[in-house]
Amino acid sequence: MSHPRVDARGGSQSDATDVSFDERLAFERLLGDLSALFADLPAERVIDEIAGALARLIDFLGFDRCSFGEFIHDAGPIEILCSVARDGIDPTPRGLGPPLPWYFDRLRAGHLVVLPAIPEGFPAEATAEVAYCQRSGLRSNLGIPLRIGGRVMGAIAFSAFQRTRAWPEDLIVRLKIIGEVFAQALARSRREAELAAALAEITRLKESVEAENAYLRQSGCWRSPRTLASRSPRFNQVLEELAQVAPTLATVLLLGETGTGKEVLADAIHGLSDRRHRPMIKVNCAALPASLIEAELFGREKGAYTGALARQKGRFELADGSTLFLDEVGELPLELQTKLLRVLQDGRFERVGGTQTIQVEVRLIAATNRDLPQAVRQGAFREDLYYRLNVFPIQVPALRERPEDIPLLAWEFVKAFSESMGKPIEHIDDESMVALLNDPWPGNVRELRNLIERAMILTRGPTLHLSLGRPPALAPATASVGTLEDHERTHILRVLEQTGWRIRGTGGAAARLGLKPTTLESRMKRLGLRRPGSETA
Ligand SMILES: Nc1ncnc2c1ncn2[C@@H]1O[C@H](COP(=O)(O)OP(=O)(O)OP(=O)(O)O)[C@@H](O)[C@H]1O
Repeated sequence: MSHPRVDARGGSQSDATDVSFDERLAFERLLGDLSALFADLPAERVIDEIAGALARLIDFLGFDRCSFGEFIHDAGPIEILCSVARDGIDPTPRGLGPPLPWYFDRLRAGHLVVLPAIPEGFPAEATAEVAYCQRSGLRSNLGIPLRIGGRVMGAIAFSAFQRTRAWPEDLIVRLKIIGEVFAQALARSRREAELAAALAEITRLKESVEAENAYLRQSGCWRSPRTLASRSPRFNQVLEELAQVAPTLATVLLLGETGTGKEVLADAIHGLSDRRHRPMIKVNCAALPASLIEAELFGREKGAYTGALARQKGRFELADGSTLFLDEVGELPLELQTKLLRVLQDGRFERVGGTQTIQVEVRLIAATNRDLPQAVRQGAFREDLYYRLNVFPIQVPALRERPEDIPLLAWEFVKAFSESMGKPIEHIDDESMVALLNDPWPGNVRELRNLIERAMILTRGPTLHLSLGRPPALAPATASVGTLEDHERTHILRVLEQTGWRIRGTGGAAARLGLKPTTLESRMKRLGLRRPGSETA
């Protein structure tokens, strides 16, 4: 081997080839040490250790500067990852390498660039390189391309400023080997970093799925959208509006009395949207005190308040890319209305006790039984938030405004409870059905469902007897009076139920109502009244 001799102080003595056996052995040992060091180096230490190794090499071999860089991509520039130099010489700055197109193109193409006595060896087009050497005083340089798996990933360069020097073949071979050891270590650290990033992403997804599952466990199981059937023209109009808005991302505001089925409709909207494969996240704004509802909606950082032992994602984060259902939005405290408004405007918020801004993309469905315009007038609800929510309002009718659906819903609940309780019911007695049709239902569908459940528990035989337990005429104070047509529909329906939907003949509905059967039929058609189970009136 014929590398330059190096004295104990690290100075280059000559380009001579008469190197002692001990020196050669010492160099081989240095290369062996470096190879061993890089064999299983933790990823985060690779660059620092390469810098340390370059310092040892320039000391040992008497160069003035040594730099290691990586091509950003196949055709891209080189990025200097580390560079060390003797005192008085500037290391090559980290970051993008100097603009030396001829030099770096040769390296990127996999060619060695051996320049023992600059400016000798530069072709005519290497003007930038010649100027660079004049400026910096570079006298001699060796550039070695470094390959990993056949691809040139970077280069290592050794430079001399104090004097020109030879680059013997066997020295180049050894420097190339050590350069490739560095390159391998770097590639491995990159793979480890990619793996760590992939693992972090898997952990993030896992946490998010776990949070979703925890939410679903806690909120009861995910209900698939039920088929909503109705005989009521009013409710069918609602279903039509719902089908129109569901596939859009528009905010929907469901308005209606308690128990009218707003949550059921929110489920249906989500179920008809492209987001149905993700769970719809729900929050009841009236269920928690203001201090907790903020953390529930927006999440909290660990230690945000006493008892916040761990970081927790809020419902907005859980609903990212899906739908959030804000039930009883009219009860949201004023201070949180401002924060909600900001999320609706630009999708941004901070967790409680946090400073990092979180960005989400959430489709919102809100519901309330409160008169929001009145709440705005009273200063209890922000006007700007009301307009943000009121993009697509749907007024859900009270049950007494859709009496045609009372038998339908009653039978739906009977069937469901029959199955779960194992009690087959074949009839609902006539009196009970009439009572159902006459009731004002202040608690709406929920009340009807509860009534049927109670009756099912008490009933023994195949016929269900219902007891409403309150005077049917006692309409709730808030109930709307209803139109003349509503009353006509309810009355005809009641008689039809009493006659088992028999229109003609003595004791038939037409006779009882004092109408001709054909008149009754056309009126039924106009009012959208059809016998349950038939498609025609
Ligand atoms: N179309 C329907 N079919 C079957 N069940 C229904 C229907 N509509 C409502 N329900 C039932 O009635 C009950 C009340 O419905 P829901 O919770 O959706 O009403 P809400 O308007 O959201 O009530 P609140 O304003 O009190 O939150 C629930 O048990 C629901 O399953």
